Amino acid sequence: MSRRDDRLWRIRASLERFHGAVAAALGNAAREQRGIAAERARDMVEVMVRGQGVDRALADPVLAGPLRNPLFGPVLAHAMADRVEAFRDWSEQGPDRLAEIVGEASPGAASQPHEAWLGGTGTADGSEGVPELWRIGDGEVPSAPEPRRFPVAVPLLDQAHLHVASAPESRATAESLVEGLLLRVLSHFQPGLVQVHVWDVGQLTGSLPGLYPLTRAGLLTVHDPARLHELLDELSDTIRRVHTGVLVEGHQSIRAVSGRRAEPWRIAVLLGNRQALKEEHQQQLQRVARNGLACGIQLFIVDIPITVNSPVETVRVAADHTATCTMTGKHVRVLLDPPLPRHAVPRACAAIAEKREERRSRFGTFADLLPEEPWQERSAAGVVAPVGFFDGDPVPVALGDTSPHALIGGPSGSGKTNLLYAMLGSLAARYSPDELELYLLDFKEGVSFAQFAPGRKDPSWLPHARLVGVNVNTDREFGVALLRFLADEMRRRADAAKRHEVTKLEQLREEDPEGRWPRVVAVIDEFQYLFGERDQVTAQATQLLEDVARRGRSQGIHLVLSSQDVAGIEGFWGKSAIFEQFTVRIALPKARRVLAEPQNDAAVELPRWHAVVNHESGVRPGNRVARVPDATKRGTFDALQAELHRMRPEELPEPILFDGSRVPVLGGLADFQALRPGEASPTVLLGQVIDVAGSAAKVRFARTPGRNTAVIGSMAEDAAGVLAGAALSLARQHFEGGARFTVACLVDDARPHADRLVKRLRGQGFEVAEVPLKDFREVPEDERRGFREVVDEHAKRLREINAGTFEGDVVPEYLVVYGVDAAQSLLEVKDEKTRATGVDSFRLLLKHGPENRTHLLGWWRGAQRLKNSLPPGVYDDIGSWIAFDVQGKELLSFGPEQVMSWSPRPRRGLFFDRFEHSRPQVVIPFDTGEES
Ligand SMILES: Nc1ncnc2c1ncn2[C@@H]1O[C@H](COP(=O)(O)OP(=O)(O)OP(=O)(O)O)[C@@H](O)[C@H]1O
Repeated sequence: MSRRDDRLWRIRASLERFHGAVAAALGNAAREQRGIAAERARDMVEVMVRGQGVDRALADPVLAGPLRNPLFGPVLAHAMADRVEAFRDWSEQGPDRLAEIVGEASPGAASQPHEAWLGGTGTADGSEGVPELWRIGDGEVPSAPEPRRFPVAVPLLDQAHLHVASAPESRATAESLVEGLLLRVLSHFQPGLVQVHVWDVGQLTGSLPGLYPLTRAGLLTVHDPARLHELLDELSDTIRRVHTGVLVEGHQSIRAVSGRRAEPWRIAVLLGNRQALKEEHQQQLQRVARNGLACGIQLFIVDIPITVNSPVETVRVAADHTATCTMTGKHVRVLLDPPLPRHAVPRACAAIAEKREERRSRFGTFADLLPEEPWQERSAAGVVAPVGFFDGDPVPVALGDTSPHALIGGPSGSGKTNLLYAMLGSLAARYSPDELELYLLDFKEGVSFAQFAPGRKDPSWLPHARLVGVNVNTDREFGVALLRFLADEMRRRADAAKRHEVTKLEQLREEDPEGRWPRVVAVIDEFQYLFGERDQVTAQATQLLEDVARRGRSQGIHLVLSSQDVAGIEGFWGKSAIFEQFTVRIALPKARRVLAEPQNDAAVELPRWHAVVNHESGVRPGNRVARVPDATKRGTFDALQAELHRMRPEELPEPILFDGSRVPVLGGLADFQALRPGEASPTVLLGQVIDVAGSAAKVRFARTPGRNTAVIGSMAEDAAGVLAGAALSLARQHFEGGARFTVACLVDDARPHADRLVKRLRGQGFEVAEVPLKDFREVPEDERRGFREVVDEHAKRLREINAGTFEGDVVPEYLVVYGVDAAQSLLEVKDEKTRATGVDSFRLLLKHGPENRTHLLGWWRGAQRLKNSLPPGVYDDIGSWIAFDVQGKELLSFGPEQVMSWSPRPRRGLFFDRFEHSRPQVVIPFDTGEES
């Protein structure tokens, strides 16, 4: 071979080797690439299979071919094994667990098949809870290896609104869903506890036709398509009313109020056409949605695009009639329950309506106002109690921080007293005496509040009553005394709150759990008397009323004022600071001005024994009409009181009773009973002042000038009551024989009184000198001992004491003189020897007596006559006085300017002690005759 050939061969060979190597390399590369491609394909299939879920992937036409390829067999097998593993827990327990949960959360009609309940009427009243979930169908997880069904239920009432979105093909299914849920709810609760409103943008009638029989019982209202705003207004009004009238005990929602549901649920079904509502409606709907759940307002919104920031359960019904809902998420397909049988729905609604009517016509009695168990409620944030019924549903009255005070009006005979009994009974049965105290004042003549205090026939009393005032009509001061007491209590509470660094009673109760801080409700019936005159009493009453009305709310002090004609009460309407606080208005038939007239004339049309209860200062949307049960006939309030009286804590004292027609008995008075012998400066009791404690009018007989007492007036009886009360109270403060009494009866009218007093004092072991005006006995002139002589003797003794020449003990001496003025001419006569008059002696006795323990208790039959006994213009020696039938202006010389406004009235005196008082007080003289 030539070298050339050889080289060629080598080149070829080498090329071949190269080609071989290249081919080998290329072959390797291709194999490698095929391998990688297959792996990549497997990965991609796995991603797709796992991404879509095994069953979707198997059904996917794109994947059908590849998945038949044996290459991907292991991928599918692996994914299926993993799926089974992943679902194991769910497959084994999930559906059963869900069924169990739904079963528990959805008792009765809330989840059972319609055969079990449709056509019957519910008995649940909310007191034993409300189903948490309401069934809509069955769910399945299509991607689960072995799809098992489980019940699907949605949260409703008080928890979430319902939003249903359908496709045009499935709208009927959506409506069936709504109808089914409505019937579950309607059939679960007592008829009346669920009310339905329907608004359909497209039609006036025709939506949810099966429900129409509910209309006649007022349980279904179909709203005009053009008037959505009216429905929304109505719902907003309800929300407001519930806030002011029901949610007063600090409850956040009606559901939190224990016992029977206080307000029905109102379900508003809004059927739309997938177009947005007008902006203003949208906004109003959002507000209703936001605040409605707490107030029992439930929205079912169908095919209306809406965003609401409150809990909403959304159910989407697809064109194939299956659904998804937010409760179960997108992976669960919901097979909605089939529609209820078409004819059964109206029949069921008719049965509900009928039962409702029956309930409505059954009249709510006083017993129906009462809770099953007394004294279970707490009053920390307020008190609330039904006073009547509307359509068989209780209508509550609430007093709390937001509705502090109530005004009740209605002409005579319209049932105010009865309403007060219903209210007080309802409250007293719910709150224990530690939670609620009552102060009850009745200005009416008659004894309508006497029932609350122990009486002769019925010794029971209302344990909550701390004060009962009856027949107060002339003693308007007692109304002022009550208001002053409340104002003081308010201040005491405010001080305690301040110490605990809080502002309200509710917080104070939290900070001071051991303290006793009941709510105080003060009722004043016929309160117009309080403002009856243009005088000092009205001025004080107005000022105190304003104080309590404005600041009572946060200290738990509530006023309930009632009157037959509130319209003309200037003291009430004259100050906005007063009447604006009376947000609770209760109008009986034909009441004037209680409600915000003329817009709100609901009281005009009101039937007998009904009332409009309004917690919004009487504006129309706040009206709730209530039929008030008879609470005064036998077996109603009296029976309740007897029961509560038996339950009362043993240590609870009886209420204080103030009876304007009763004469206070000296011996029965706590202030009298508290007197003990041995006092250096004895206290004289002159009568009973008109105050809440029933205390006595007192004067201290200290050894200081001026400590004499005058009674001014023409009536012996009034004067005798005062003088005897004074003398007997003094006697009680001395040991037997430790004081000397001189009783001078100078006018015949007073004789029996004076005799009785003398007997009484002697009976207690005291030395009593009886002195006539003149001594007519057949005795020598210089031994005669009439009033003049006694006065001269006392004057002489006092002169000697002052001169230091008196020998003997200075024993307390009390001169009780009936009709001092009758002795005036006798006293004016000059002594033939000394040229001194008895008047001088008398004035000396007044002037120097008290410091030497000699005090005068004298009755003068007129103010001028008293002046005649005293040095001209100098009246200081009469330090205290009590005047009866004397006009105020005549008393001006003896007391402050306020005496001017005094107009005398029977059996009442005006009392002033210049050492103790800045203003005079009205006093009721004692009955001392009953004393033993
Ligand atoms: N809801 C009622 N059901 C039955 N009877 C009632 C009802 N309310 C009041 N009555 C009766 O009507 C009468 C008058 O009622 P009540 O005394 O409550 O009226 P009032 O407005 O307080 O009248 P007055 O101011 O004249 O006392 C009473 O005999 C009472 O028993």
